[in-house]
Amino acid sequence: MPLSVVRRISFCAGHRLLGHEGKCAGLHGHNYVAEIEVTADGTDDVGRVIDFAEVKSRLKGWIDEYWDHGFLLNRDDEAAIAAVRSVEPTKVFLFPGNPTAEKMAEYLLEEVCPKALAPFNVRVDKVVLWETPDCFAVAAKGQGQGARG
Ligand SMILES: Nc1nc2c(c(=O)[nH]1)N=C([C@H](O)[C@H](O)COP(=O)(O)OP(=O)(O)OP(=O)(O)O)CN2
Repeated sequence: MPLSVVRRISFCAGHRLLGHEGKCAGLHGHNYVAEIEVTADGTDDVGRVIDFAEVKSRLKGWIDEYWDHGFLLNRDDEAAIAAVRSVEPTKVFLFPGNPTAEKMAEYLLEEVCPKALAPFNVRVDKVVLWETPDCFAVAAKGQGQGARG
């Protein structure tokens, strides 16, 4: 039977949304929370899908290194990239598109989780990314593709 565990990872980062019609076109930041759902078709001898500490060290480790206290910027956003890089110390993560909650959740699901958890016999089918206490996005496998892909 499939069993899942969820690890919550908090971090803060700055960003802006290129082309946004309102205030999110300006540089600003959020206290994000990522919820990573890890699934396996059973447990190990100890009764775990995976140890919570492994999820923390591998995924919080990646987020701490690349996103936490950094700026997530659209790789086409030359002005913001130059502005942030003009201030030392600087930490910039270039994103393939706008760093919306949806795209950040998708990036964790598709790019980060499979590599970070590769040594374990588990899969990540769902990532929830909270941008504010009231707004979150969900990236999940096994659900129909929307018209915009
Ligand atoms: N579908 C999405 N919509 C928006 C995203 C996003 O990632 N996905 N992001 C933003 C901005 O980053 C913005 O900071 C959050 O928007 P907003 O809801 O306006 O923020 P608040 O709730 O803090 O606004 P208040 O006016 O202070 O209540 C925009 N949209």
